[in-house]
Amino acid sequence: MWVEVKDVSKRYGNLQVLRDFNIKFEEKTISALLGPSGCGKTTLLNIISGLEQYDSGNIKGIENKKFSYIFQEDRLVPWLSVEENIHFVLKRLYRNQEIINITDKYLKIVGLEEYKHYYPRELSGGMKQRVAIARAFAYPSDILLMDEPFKGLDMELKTNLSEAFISLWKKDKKTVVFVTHDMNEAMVLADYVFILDGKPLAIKDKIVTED
Ligand SMILES: Nc1ncnc2c1ncn2[C@@H]1O[C@H](COP(=O)(O)OP(=O)(O)OP(=O)(O)O)[C@@H](O)[C@H]1O
Repeated sequence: MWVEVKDVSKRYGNLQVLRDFNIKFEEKTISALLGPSGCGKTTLLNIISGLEQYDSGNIKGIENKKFSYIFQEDRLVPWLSVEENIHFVLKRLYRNQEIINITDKYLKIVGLEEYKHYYPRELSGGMKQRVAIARAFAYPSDILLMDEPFKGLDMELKTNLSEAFISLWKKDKKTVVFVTHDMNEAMVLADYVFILDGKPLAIKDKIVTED
């Protein structure tokens, strides 16, 4: 199965961001999108997730699929603690004890079990991003979209988070599409790296990385 963007067009006023754009993502693989600022990467993720309407074309392979989306900023609920932020997305899916167990499991993997009673304002940027990653994996999604999830973090934290991400992904292989401006990060994390260009969005190159 593939997630397939087929002949999709999208314009904002006079700006044609996508024109008959095509891209395919293989199920249970990790794809990175790299390209200049403003070329349309976020627009593409928003269209795939259903957050943004498009003018024509279609998206295949997303019927009955559940999405997780990690945005550039963490989007935690400020008045909920770390664990409550994760409970929140699970509450309609599982029984109480299961929710607690799943939450604890994912917080442990990202190294935040001791912070589960903290509130987002009491966490650093990197810690908040780790909560967002734990929440995205705790939710039983098929497709995970991430928009520069490690942006603005120092090298050490980036490495730690990348490792946490890979260990989560190996346990639960979602179809992942993520945006980055960091070629090294793309090569380390992704199976496929798409080099994009804009006005309108186009694929310049597709790199298959080695494991
Ligand atoms: N809601 C909107 N209304 C009008 N124009 C928009 C809107 N959203 C995005 N755009 C324009 O569409 C183009 C693509 O934006 P997008 O955010 O998808 O780029 P990007 O590749 O993700 O950029 P960056 O790497 O800087 O995050 C930009 O020129 C932007 O100004």
